[in-house]
Amino acid sequence: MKVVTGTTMQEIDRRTIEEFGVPGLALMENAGTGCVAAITELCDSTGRAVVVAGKGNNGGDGFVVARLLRENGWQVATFVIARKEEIGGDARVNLERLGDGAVTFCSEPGMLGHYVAALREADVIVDALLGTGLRSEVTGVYAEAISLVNAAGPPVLAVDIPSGIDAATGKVLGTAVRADLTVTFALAKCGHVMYPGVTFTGSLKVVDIGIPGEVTDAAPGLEFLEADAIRPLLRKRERTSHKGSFGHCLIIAGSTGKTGAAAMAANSAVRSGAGLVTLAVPASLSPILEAKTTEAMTLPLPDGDLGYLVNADQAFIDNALEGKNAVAVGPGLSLHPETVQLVRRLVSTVSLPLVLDADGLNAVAGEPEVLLHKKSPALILTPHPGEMARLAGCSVTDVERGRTTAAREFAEYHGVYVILKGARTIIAAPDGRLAINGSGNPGMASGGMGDVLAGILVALLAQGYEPFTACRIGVFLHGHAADMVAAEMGEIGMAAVDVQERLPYACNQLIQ
Ligand SMILES: NC(=O)C1=CN([C@@H]2O[C@H](COP(=O)(O)OP(=O)(O)OC[C@H]3O[C@@H](n4cnc5c(N)ncnc54)[C@H](O)[C@@H]3O)[C@@H](O)[C@H]2O)[C@H](O)CC1
Ligand SMILES: [K+]
Repeated sequence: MKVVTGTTMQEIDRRTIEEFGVPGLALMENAGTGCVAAITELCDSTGRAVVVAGKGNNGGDGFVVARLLRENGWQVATFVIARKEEIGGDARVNLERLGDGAVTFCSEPGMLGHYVAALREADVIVDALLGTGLRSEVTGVYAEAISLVNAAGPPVLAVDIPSGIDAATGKVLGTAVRADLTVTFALAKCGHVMYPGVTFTGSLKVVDIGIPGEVTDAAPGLEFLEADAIRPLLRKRERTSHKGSFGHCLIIAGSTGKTGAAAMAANSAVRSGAGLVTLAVPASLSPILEAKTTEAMTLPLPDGDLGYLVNADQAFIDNALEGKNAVAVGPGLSLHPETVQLVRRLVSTVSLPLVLDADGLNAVAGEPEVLLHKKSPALILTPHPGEMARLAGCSVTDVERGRTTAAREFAEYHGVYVILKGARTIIAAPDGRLAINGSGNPGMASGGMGDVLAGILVALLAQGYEPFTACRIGVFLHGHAADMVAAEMGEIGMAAVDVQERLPYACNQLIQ
């Protein structure tokens, strides 16, 4: 599904009202109606509802909810965390429709605290404090209202988005409502599916409020990757297929002490459907890798018996690249200066789809402009936040503060694909396309998971998937396989090889 930022949603609103003549009041009425339908579903009979409203249109939605619930036989108490004169526009119209007597204004600190009993005795609390208009840290009476709502006990329905959650990033701005259910309008927001926002959202319901499809279709957004989004991307196999039909990928990896990374990348490529896999490793380590892999072929590269790749003659590289469809460079490579030089040379000479992972990324981080001279038509980088920070020359905090922006800006500037790993991995294409991955779990926080992903990606590229598709399938499949493992063994002690071995089952579950 497509997810959008709050700013984009407000532009959708504007276009709907100004270009398509749909009154804002109608949108607000439909928004409130959608919330009431969800409340009716949540609570099997009428009862007592408390609406806690802010001064903007999120509050306006809340007033519509209060009026409609009352018309449906509910006892409703509405508390407004603002002064009446602060409320205008469509929200004011609906405040008036509700009638003064039905509303208690609690604009000063401590005032809402006098009504804790009403909050505790409610059958449902409606959070209509802040929506996509949230602009800064929540403090003062709004923060007080949020903590009272969170402490009250009854189920909480958040209007549009839990108050305090940034619709663009999912970050908590100071404090946020923990909702059991969130009813949002027309399109889900990034903040609903990104951490920590997703844990505050509860279950999410997207309701139609009469915004024309051509407006939502035209709006810029990110693709949230779920099984239904990936299923149609996976190609079934022709009965007449043979191993040549599924490409031959080359993985350049490994150094003393890090032979496991090379093996997991190669074995994961096998498990992701590559026709042939060749693993190029430092010659002195080749016997080890011969033992750690079976289906993958190993190719010893000169290492002067050092246990890491040196800046080999181009002839060795050309020979390794011969007949291949895709290349991955990096798992366990090490950062010896000669290896770093080799990686940078590969970036500027390899004209095949190329995955740069782990030490391959760190080799480039010292000189990211080498990416501007890349030869590959499809260069995919797979940084975790620390590697992203080194590549972008900023701090991890900077990266994590705006993951989507960090990935998108780096991808567009350098003309590369960026897979920024983490809870809700971000995928950014050089042309601006963006995706957020919905699979995966904390069991993946262990060594080797990145090597598995690198093997998946290079195998998909070798099979001819276009790069953004390979990124989306690969990242989702990686997390989906890990979810299958977690379902069986839990999230503690899950090993990368467990995920590697579950890849075919995960793929099979999707392709049906
Ligand atoms: N098409 C739609 O999605 C529709 C959405 N609706 C609802 O409208 C809100 C957005 O309304 P808006 O007035 O722009 O802002 P909010 O109500 O979210 O915020 C109110 C107001 O609060 C101020 N504010 C901002 N940050 C803070 C803060 N940290 N602390 C205190 N106050 C803050 C700021 O002045 C805001 O204007 C959307 O979420 C939907 O619920 C329409 O009703 C129907 C169509
Ligand atoms: K809200």
